[in-house]
Amino acid sequence: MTGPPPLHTGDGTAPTYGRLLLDHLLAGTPSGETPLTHVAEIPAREARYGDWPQWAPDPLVQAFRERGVDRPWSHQAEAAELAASGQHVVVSTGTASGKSLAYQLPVLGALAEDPHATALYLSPTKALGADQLKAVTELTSATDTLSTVCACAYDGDTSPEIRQWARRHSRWIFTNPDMLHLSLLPAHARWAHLWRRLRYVVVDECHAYRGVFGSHVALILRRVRRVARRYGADPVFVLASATTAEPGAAASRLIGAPCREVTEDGSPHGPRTVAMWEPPLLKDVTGEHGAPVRRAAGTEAGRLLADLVVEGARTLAFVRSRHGAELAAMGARRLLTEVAPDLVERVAAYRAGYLAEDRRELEAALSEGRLLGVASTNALELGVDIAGLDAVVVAGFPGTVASFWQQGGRAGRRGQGSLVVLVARDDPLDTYLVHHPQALLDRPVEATVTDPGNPYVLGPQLLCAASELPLSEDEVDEFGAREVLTDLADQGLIRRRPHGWFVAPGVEPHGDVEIRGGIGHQVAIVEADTGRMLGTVEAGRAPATVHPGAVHLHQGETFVVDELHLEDGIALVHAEDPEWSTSAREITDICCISVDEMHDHGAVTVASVSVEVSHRVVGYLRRLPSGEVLDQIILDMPEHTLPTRAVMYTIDPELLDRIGITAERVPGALHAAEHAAICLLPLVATCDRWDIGGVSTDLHPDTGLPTVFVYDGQPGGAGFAERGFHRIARWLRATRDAVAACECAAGCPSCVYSPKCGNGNDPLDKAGAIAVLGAVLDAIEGSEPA
Ligand SMILES: Nc1ncnc2c1ncn2[C@@H]1O[C@H](COP(=O)(O)OP(=O)(O)OP(=O)(O)O)[C@@H](O)[C@H]1O
Repeated sequence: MTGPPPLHTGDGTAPTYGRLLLDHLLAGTPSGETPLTHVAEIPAREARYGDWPQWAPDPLVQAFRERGVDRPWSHQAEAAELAASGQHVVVSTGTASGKSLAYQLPVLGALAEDPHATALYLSPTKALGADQLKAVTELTSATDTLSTVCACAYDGDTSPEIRQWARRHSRWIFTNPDMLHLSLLPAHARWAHLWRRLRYVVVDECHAYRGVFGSHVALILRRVRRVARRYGADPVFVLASATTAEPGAAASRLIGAPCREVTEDGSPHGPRTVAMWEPPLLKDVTGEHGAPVRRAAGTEAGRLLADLVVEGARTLAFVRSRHGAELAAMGARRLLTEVAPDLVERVAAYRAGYLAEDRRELEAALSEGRLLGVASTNALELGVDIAGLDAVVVAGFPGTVASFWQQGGRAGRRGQGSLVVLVARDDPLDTYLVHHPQALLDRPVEATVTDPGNPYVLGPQLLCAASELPLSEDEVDEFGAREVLTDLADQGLIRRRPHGWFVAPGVEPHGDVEIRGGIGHQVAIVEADTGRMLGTVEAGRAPATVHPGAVHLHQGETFVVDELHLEDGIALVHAEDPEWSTSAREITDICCISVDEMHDHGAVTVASVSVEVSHRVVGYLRRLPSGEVLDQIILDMPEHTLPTRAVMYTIDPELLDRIGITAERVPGALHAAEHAAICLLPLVATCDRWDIGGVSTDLHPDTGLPTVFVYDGQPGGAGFAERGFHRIARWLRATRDAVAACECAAGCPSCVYSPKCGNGNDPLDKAGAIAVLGAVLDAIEGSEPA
């Protein structure tokens, strides 16, 4: 073992508590293993305060004081003042930095000042909305002037009686984009009291609105502004976001109006030690084509959890799946049985769905110290109020830098030192991050990507808007929907009348728009025994994700698909938790429809293109958690076509020849470069690798050249590929570095193997990929420095 990196301390004298915990983990590491790739110390930060605004009613200030808030932190005061002056504002600061107060203050101030004023609160999950409602109700019931606020939840679980009561009496409705879309907007006349005096719209955790879901929400918020306007109101939007790059620009895109940003975090935190951890390669296990595999991140997290619990550190481990969370907790308990049997009962897995009671019990058990260690799925990520932890283990990069900090930010009781460990999964992006920690630690968090102009989102949303209130010509332009409107009119769905655009009789668009499920025809996933509907998947993705035999994860629970009926839009499943996961094998073809933007770099061309991707699923692989492939099963599924957007590059064959990539190596080199690029795209666009796909070929019929495409997996595109096009140099440089840094000889899941490869990871040429990516970068950077 090479020994830990040099000791850093928070104050220059004694090691911080986080560093002591890390040293303890290193001491428990089996000899011969060197998992620690980097350690960073984030120094403590002192609190910076603002003043209570002049306009804040005394009883409200008093209520905050009674809850331990003597003075607002600077960012809270700044955001509240901006909102109260009528400006839309987004507050984008760290986990547990008191973003709630930043919106509670102006909203409750306005509701106290005007007894008829109303407000809306939106959250991406019901659980978060319930927590926030509870906090607001505590404040209003402690303040006489706010007793008429009657804050109330309005979501799928609200009973008809409460709904009726809420419509009449509540001045602050806590809801979500789904209910806005399906109920408050289409039935706006029944909510006239809310719309008429709507002063504020709070959009909590707004970074969660990304990709196609984000595009839907962006258009729903435009519909909100439009309906409010019709009732004479012009609400101010207050948005809360995890730290992201350009939060003001993202928030402005989301609400469709200029939005100020507040990013200087005035809340205090103790010194934090952040460690990057890479589990070792396993000696006796190999994966596809005999490639080496690493110890699973969940298993490693279990060991770290046990070690931290032995030290008395309150620890939360985030694991990607429920199965993984259970394995991690079980692993920790097994280790504790040997070394500290009295601690076994103080480690648990968090396995429930999203029930508020379960979360509260867990919060209480952890904060009271009854539990010392919990392994949880990401279900706990959003909004849970556990801030008193000593250590957080993040098993597998959670997909975005924002999520990583949201999870890691849970560590640190006010003022005390804490430890955050990122355990890499066997995957190129994780491998890259633990070897290039500056990409995670020093870079601003990625910007949230939404594309409200996607015609597949805009069309149905425009119909919804028109059915709520006829559209004026100005509004059509405001939505940027001239072209889409013409299409809808051609299809007879919308008609021009003297007073604007009206939907055709009989058109009821709302129910057909799946704001979370994506676009177009949906397949319902139903548990056959109970009839319980688990969710939906887009028809286009169904053959690859819910084919017979597919293992389907739903909120951490595992099911196996028995039947898929595409015409009827239904997939039948049963609860079963086999030890393997499945991944479809498919044949993919891509065809360029138009070139939207192109950069010529001599032997290399890069373009943003509209494409049509056709898929046919031909079978699937069953794979053990270790990465080992059990077998391949043949399927015969119909072909499906996806119109979408892609980023592509072509390379002159002469250049390939010059860098030593002979003709027979080209397919493997491009294929490997494509796989790795897909995994690294989340570094420049807030997407998951499952949101995107790729195709590579040594001779594409549309370009006549060796070509690599990376495309958005949603009809019409989601903005991810486009971001890749605009950041191509940074993206491909990270891709090349990730592949080059991997210690395997000829490719493995940490660099060029993909768990969802339609071609069974064949052919793949790792060295070829490094050479190709290098040549492409030289060409791009030679003619246009990044
Ligand atoms: N000015 C303040 N002074 C002292 N404590 C505060 C102040 N503002 C908020 N708090 C406390 O900080 C904690 C975190 O607040 P809150 O949950 O609003 O943070 P958040 O930024 O919304 O968290 P998340 O990142 O989970 O969304 C709460 O317990 C709250 O009472």
